[in-house]
Amino acid sequence: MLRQALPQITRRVLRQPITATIQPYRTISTSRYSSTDTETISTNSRVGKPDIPLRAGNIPTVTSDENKTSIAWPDGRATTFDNYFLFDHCRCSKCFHGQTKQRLKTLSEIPDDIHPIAVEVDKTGVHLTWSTSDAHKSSFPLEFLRRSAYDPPLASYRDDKESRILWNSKISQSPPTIRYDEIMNTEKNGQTSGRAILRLLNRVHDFGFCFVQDVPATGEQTKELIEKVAPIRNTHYGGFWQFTADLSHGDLAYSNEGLPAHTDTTYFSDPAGLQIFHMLSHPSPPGTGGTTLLVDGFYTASLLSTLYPTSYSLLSRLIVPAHASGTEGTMLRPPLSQPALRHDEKGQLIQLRWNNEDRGVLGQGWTPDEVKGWYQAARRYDELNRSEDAEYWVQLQPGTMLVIDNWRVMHGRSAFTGSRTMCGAYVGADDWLSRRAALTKQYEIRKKSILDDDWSLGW
Ligand SMILES: C[N+](C)(C)CCCC[C@H](N)C(=O)O
Ligand SMILES: O=C(O)CCC(=O)C(=O)O
Repeated sequence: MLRQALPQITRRVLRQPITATIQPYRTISTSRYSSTDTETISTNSRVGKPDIPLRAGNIPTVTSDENKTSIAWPDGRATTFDNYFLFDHCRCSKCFHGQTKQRLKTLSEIPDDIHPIAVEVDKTGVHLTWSTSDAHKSSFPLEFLRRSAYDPPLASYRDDKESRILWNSKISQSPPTIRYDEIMNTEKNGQTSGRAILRLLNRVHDFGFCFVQDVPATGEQTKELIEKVAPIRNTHYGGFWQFTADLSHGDLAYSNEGLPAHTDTTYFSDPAGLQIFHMLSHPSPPGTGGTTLLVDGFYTASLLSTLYPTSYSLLSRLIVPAHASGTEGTMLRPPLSQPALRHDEKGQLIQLRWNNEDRGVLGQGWTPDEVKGWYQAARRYDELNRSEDAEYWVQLQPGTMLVIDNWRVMHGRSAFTGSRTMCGAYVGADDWLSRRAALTKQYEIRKKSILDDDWSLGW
């Protein structure tokens, strides 16, 4: 579960590295934001009282009228569902395709005055007989009703996807790593080791990055490895790419300039989920530099929300245009710009979009105070990201592939000289998260969802 263990910040003025007392590998909530917050950001505030798991014998009391169905839970709380909602979520074979997991019933097939004519409750759930001509029957597991409650929401079930391990520069002591042969070894049935791929993806989820060691330093075998993990996403850079300082693309990555900590493809409506790098060569000497930088953007965001909640709020609210315009024939601009810090419906930080080089023209629709406030907020966040506490510098070598959650962890590099060739690929966020969820289900390595198959879908 999530623990409130934010670092004791010993200095408010961030002139010196933050002597955060945070230890790496602490599971800490990512900061929370709700659009009503103007001054302070509640971190870790949970909805309602801590959840009290249903004891087997505890059966709620259920009553219905022509509009709604109310549930009085044994722990004293009451929730209400619109009858239309319940009928719409029926999972019987007439309403829901057992194999495709898709809804069969259309909205027009739900009578406006739908309501239960009979209600039964037992430990398997709530069973309703509806006012339809065929006396349609629906059954809802009690867990589903607790988890989907919205009037009011009950303390929500935080599945393991909410827990991340925030880290600072001390991660260098033992960074998350997995070996190439673990992934490439086939299981008894000749299948690629799904368990090892799940271990890799769980580490990427938990830490925001993971190294894969002993990868043959060829583009071909790197591509083969990536494709075993998840499908490669094609972009204007191609699918699997190799790059060097030849400005073959109109982007600084194709130069020998240093690049500050950033996330990639902020100019896409859907930024790449994984950024995967593998250095193929950089003879040094004579080459110099080209060291890789990693910063946990969720760690520094949690510091920002603690030190400067107003700044956190501004970076969470004000949209920032981004673009890629340096290559002939490419004029990428997302039709809907987004804030730097984006949150899910639970107010959990879910996506960081941070790229100073690709940032467009700010301020459209902002007030003068918001322009000033955003720059103050951005400079504060930038200072946290550049702190000795946050920066993890690592010299990549041929043979070590780096998988980064591009929605969370920023990467960068120091300027370099000499001939340096990197290869890698992007993977879509939905694609790697789907792969991880499907492997989790297949191997149930992590806590199984609290609901069985038909009810744990589409949240
Ligand atoms: C990774 N590869 C070299 C192919 C492309 C790099 C793109 C860099 C771009 N400024 C961005 O942030 O998206
Ligand atoms: O060359 C590197 O090490 C990183 C380049 C980079 O930041 C990028 O491709 O986005």
